[in-house]
Amino acid sequence: MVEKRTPIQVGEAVKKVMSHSICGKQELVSINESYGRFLSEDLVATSDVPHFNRSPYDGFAIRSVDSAEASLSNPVEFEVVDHIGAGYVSNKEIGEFQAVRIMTGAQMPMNCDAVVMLELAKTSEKNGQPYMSIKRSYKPGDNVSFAGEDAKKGEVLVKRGTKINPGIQAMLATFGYKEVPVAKKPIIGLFATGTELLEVEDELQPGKIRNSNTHMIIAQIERSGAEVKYFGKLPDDFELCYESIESAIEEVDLLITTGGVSVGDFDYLPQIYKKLGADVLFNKVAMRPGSVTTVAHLDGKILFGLSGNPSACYVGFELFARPIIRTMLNCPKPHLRREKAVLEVDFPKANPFTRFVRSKLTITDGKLVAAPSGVDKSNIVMSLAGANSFIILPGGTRGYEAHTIVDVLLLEDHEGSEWPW
Ligand SMILES: Nc1nc2c(c(=O)[nH]1)N[C@H]1C(S)=C(S)[C@@H](COP(=O)(O)OP(=O)(O)OC[C@H]3O[C@@H](n4cnc5c(N)ncnc54)[C@H](O)[C@@H]3O)O[C@H]1N2
Ligand code: MOO
Ligand SMILES: [Mg+2]
Repeated sequence: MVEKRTPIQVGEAVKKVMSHSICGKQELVSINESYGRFLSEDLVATSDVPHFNRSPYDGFAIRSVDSAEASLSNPVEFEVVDHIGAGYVSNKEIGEFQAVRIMTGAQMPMNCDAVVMLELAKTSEKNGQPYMSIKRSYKPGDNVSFAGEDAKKGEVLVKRGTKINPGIQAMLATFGYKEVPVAKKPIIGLFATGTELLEVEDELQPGKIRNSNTHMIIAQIERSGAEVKYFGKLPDDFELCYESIESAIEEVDLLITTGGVSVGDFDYLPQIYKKLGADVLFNKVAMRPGSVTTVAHLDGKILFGLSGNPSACYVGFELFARPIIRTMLNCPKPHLRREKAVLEVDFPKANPFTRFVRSKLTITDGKLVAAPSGVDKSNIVMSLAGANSFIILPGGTRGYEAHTIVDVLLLEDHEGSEWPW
């Protein structure tokens, strides 16, 4: 008699997995390698930015008080006593009706508190000495970029757990982080099981298929921020699978297998978990695809038995493995981001279980609109290519009509959700 499995709700399954979430480690990496990594500490301003008052224009630095009487009918003339570009500091003491020719980014000379743009000054020369005149007055601070206007020393600018983007790279450089504290990438072990599997380069043979799950999951692991340790594919052979899995667990933080988790005669994962003495958290989830997703816990490590069916495998990874990985990367919102969208087309299929429809989400007239990205069956590969989201269709219905407001989970987003269920 085939074992009868009791399905649990998706949210409950995710909660069970998350209750075993593992604490991540951190490391220092060179700023040149930090793009796309996750900060393991808050990013704090180590100085004011800029740390000196500077000119935001090419022009003349003046004492604004000297410009008080300047007008169209009464130009005021300044003697230009110094000339500096960015990176230079004038050590001249600027007196009444004196100015410094200054370029964008250069430190404001002592006593000067305003900058006249080059275009608004009329230059001249008397006996080899440069002069300039202006026809309007300036207030203290006009055209000055003040110390600390960009950031104040001690300010928390970016929170721990944020993915480093190009702007954060600029900040890190600004504050002198040659080495950046980031979360260590968890090592995710991966096996693909199935006697039917061929390598990518193999010719097709009767009854055999190319192993697509491995390459899909490797990309999903990388998208989640972790590192993959791929152990290869295994035929459906109990002893070989058991030994390979048992020894691989030692080398990784989490272990993913694809295939062999259902009730088939050659689906050995359930027996392998038993022999390993792993605590099976669940082996049936009230969802489609991925109902057979099985997750077990063994000595502080989590074993993800993802379905062999490609779409089920894909969904299982995103719902159950990704949040653990993001937690190890310190993300405060480790789950897929959930939003509301308009269902673009009818979805007539009845839903006994909650369905995660691989979908294409677009912004149309300022609204999120979602449509299936292809055929909605768990053995389908092609619908995955265009998927940037899952439409969540709760179970127990006869289908959904176009224009219904539905929940969607975003696959390419960096924000995430604290808890979307
Ligand atoms: N009697 C029952 N049969 C099945 C049930 C059930 O409840 N009762 N569940 C079905 C569901 S739902 C799914 S999903 C699949 C899950 O099967 P497994 O996870 O055990 O996976 P396999 O049997 O190994 O393979 C399923 C399918 O996927 C193909 N596959 C496997 N690995 C790969 C790979 N790396 N790349 C591409 N495709 C792969 C494999 O050839 C099979 O076609 O079970 C149903 N059956
Ligand atoms: O696990 Mo199966 O994908 O529910 O179709
Ligand atoms: Mg099977």
